[in-house]
Amino acid sequence: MGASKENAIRTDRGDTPVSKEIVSKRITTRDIRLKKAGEPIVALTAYTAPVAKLLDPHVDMLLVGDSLGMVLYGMDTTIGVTLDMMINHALAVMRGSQHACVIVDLPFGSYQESPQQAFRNAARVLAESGAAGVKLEGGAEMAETIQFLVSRGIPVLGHIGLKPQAVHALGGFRAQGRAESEALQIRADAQAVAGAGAFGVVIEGTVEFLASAITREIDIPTIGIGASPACDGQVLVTEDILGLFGTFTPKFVKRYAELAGAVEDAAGRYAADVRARRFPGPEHCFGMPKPSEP
Ligand SMILES: Nc1nc(=O)c2c([nH]1)NC[C@@H]1CN(c3ccc(C(=O)N[C@@H](CCC(=O)O)C(=O)O)cc3)CN21
Ligand SMILES: CC(C)C(=O)C(=O)O
Ligand SMILES: [Mg+2]
Repeated sequence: MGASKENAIRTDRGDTPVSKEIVSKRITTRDIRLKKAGEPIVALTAYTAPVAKLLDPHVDMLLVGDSLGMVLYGMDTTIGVTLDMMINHALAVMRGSQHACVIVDLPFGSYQESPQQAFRNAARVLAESGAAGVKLEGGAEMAETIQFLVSRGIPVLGHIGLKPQAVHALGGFRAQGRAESEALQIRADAQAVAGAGAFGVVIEGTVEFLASAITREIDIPTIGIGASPACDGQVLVTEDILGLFGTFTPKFVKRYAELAGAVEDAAGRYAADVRARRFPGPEHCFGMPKPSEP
């Protein structure tokens, strides 16, 4: 059989049938970069194909965050997340989306050792998942690594302020930038990340005035989480806004749904139906005679 053209679609520029992948136009890291001081950048985390599919029409960026270690796998921190976990979830999110720019967290231990280690692992993420770029935590100390990746074709999103992968060094998940010395360091981190060529930077868990000042001071978009309304964009963990993560709720989370209750209710009603033999009914069975048939 010849190659089927049934899945091919035509462009508006001519009659050459091309694959859906070539035509579908995702938001690029360059588009994100150009949103500095424009329309706010909307980002959410996604870890799976079905959730990515639901979020994709609404967001500019889907972040495959290493928070998945805590949200999906029940870990206490993100320290134990592996590169293979990130690649598998990134592939799922790519399969479930067609519009958003998909960015993947490099997990703890996969990039801190050297620019070479970071390139090797970031290249695996891009090659094996098809995602557009990576995010890595760190400021001035990661500038050389960011420059190494960017100069070799790997778009990088920075991440400064509260760096969850440094939880043991920070002494917990605590807001950053209150002390003057801390504020100066975070300001310098922002400048270093921007200077190294990152297309944007996440500012997490940082006092508002500082996140706002940094947004004015650097020429790449800032994406806040527990930062400032002045940031060029915002990101949150999807399960947090849906009420699906019950372990803790950071102050910076706004709840847009309470899905945990809906899940508990559905599970409870299903359990009661099974125990009462109300489920499955004839409509859920194959080849069972209808009650009216002999
Ligand atoms: N579900 C989820 N949401 C997140 O936002 C998130 C993760 N997981 N995992 C990775 C990091 C960890 N994050 C966290 C975790 C805890 C707090 C928290 O409990 N903060 C308290 C105390 C703040 C302080 O003492 O300064 C708060 O009230 O917000 C904040 C951010 C943010 N990230
Ligand atoms: C919340 C974002 C910024 C993140 O790094 C994550 O989800 O892991
Ligand atoms: Mg992360």
